Amino acid sequence: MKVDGKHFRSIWRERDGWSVGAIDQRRLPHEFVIAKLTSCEDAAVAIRDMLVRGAPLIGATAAYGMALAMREDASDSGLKRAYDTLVVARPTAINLKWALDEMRATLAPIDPLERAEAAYARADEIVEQDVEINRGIAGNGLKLIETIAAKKPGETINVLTHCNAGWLATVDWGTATAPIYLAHERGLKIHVWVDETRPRNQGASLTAWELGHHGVPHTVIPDNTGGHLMQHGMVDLAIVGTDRVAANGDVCNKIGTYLKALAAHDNGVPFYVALPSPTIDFAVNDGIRDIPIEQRSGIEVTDMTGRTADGRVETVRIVPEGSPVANYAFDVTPARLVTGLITERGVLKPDRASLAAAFPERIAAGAE
Ligand SMILES: CSC[C@H]1O[C@H](OP(=O)(O)O)[C@H](O)[C@@H]1O
Repeated sequence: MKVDGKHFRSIWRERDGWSVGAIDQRRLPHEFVIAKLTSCEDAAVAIRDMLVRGAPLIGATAAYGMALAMREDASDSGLKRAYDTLVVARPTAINLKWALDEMRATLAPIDPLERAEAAYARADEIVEQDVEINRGIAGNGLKLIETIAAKKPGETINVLTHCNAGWLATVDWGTATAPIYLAHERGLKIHVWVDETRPRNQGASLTAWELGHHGVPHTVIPDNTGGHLMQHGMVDLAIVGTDRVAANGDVCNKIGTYLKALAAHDNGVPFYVALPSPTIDFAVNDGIRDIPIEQRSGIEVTDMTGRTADGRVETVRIVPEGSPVANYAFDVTPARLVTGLITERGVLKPDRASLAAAFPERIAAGAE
């Protein structure tokens, strides 16, 4: 989407035809820095250290990581080494394994001499597919926003979102933000309540940054505010992203999503989850029991980074030395709290039958 009027994607193949450019999301919102990935290891570290993050973007980065790997060593052992290096970079977003399985299915059967070119071609396809899918999510989500707008003509539609499921979490458009961007571009009066999303503050640092640069009205709120807003009729609907949807419709997303879903359910606020079909995992039948929840370094809880009054970017400690911390990066919202799943093929009920009917091809993948 736009950054100071110029269109950007979150990741791209550079003009040299082989290296990969990506926005270093660890530096936002204070610095706009472009990173250059030139090896499979660079791609793995970028995912692990969250230079890039967001389920679809993690998948796209892994796809280019495989292409970078094939430049280095296109042998069968090189292919296996690249897959094994990338697949463990982060455990929760299923898009990582989905992308790597897609790349391996393309590369394993062909001559190693052809693998590098084929890898870049398939990675480019995955990138373009993500953009097209998100455009589909935008259109299907827009219908929900328009339905609400028709009931309150002339008034602003207030959407709450958690973490960053914006264009920075994908290649472009985002998932949860895709309907928001489209509604804004169609002239609907829309405003976004942006959960700051502790501890990494993807909402405050990334969602607010991208909405602001695209001109979408928004307000950053502490994570604990959403329930109050919902109690007072200040939220028309919630739209969040997801890192993995189980076959039973359970939704894994950034920590804190479950609490927002509970507040929405208690106040009759529609709670939607936007996702591209690669995020569906038919191999998991019970999300709460079986989706692996990443635990990240406690430093993300004890320390905060920001800009000082004189413009320096500094990191400070906010937790007493010696106080233990826990940093669960995701939680799982049970399907019963989800109003609907906004996908590229329509808005679905959060259940196996609806997911299977819309995406039969994902069932086969889940059975592998
Ligand atoms: C469109 S997927 C976005 C999803 O990914 C985020 O996690 P992280 O920033 O740790 O990669 C968060 O769960 C978002 O909802």
